[in-house]
Amino acid sequence: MSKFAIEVTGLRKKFGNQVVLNGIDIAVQAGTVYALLGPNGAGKTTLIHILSTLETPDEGSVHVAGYDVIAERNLVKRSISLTGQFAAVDEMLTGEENLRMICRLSGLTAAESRARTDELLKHFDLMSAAKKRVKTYSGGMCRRLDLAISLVTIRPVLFLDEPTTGLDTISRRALWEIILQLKEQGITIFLTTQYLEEADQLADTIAVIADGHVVATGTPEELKSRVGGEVIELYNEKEEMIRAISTTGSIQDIRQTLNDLALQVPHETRVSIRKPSMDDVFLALTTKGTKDIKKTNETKAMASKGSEKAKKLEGSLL
Ligand SMILES: Nc1ncnc2c1ncn2[C@@H]1O[C@H](COP(=O)(O)OP(=O)(O)OP(=O)(O)O)[C@@H](O)[C@H]1O
Repeated sequence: MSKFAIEVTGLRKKFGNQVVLNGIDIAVQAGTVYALLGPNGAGKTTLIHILSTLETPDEGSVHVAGYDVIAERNLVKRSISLTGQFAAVDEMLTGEENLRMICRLSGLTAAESRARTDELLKHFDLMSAAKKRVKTYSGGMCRRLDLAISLVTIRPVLFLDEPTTGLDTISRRALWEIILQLKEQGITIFLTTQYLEEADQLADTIAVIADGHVVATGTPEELKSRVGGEVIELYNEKEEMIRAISTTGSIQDIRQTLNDLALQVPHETRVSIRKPSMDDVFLALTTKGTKDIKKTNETKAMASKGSEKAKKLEGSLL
């Protein structure tokens, strides 16, 4: 495989008259985790479906593991694993039976299937639930089994479409551990997520798509530094955040902002100053966010004049 496990140039896709992907360029280095972020309906699943040969592109060049997704579809299919948004498990079978079935369907002998099933059950912490029907599993167990199934045969590229949606924090973190272990084994992981912290924690590179285009690409740190500055957060007596205001980060700007706020908020209000988070990045880069950030700046300008309208606008940002 070349340096890039996934290479996409000029990808366009529309459904009827709706243009979903309008010239996407992506290059994913082999052995890294690449996270795709975007608002609902931005085309994340469509892109994963094209990369995994479930949909065909209208225009552009798409290579996965060095193979063309149209001309060399079967070679691509043999190079990838995919875990979709909905668990692809048979709920009436046990976890062990599900895994054995997929092992056999993948061409392993009965003995090899037993061994691989045991290995995966152990690795995904499902030994104690192995003989229970999947319909009794929790969401986290189901996701782990789903991931185990997609890893029956180790393939160089793994696609995960919202792997942790709906999981509680502990299950989510357990899955992050597994994903990082897979990366250590040299597998390239391409994932979509709605959780910005997930992208922040896992990804070597993040791409944000909006309106059919990649609007930003970079490491989590690069994207955060692009938003720049510092965010001032105000907390009330109950430790609830009541306002978040972006600043340039300069002493003058922070002092001016705090002076203005001191005139507006109760004296017991507490202040915290932090670096921008992935949430701030996401808001700044997507259409809705651009307006919000603009609103923040307008708000600050008005707030310095003590305007009532400014106070209302600031409130609406939370
Ligand atoms: N097979 C299809 N036929 C027609 N329209 C489709 C099809 N698949 C997706 N779409 C439309 O394409 C757009 C992008 O959908 P997609 O599922 O790729 O977005 P997404 O970014 O994954 O969204 P979400 O975050 O909500 O999962 C949506 O408007 C969707 O309705």
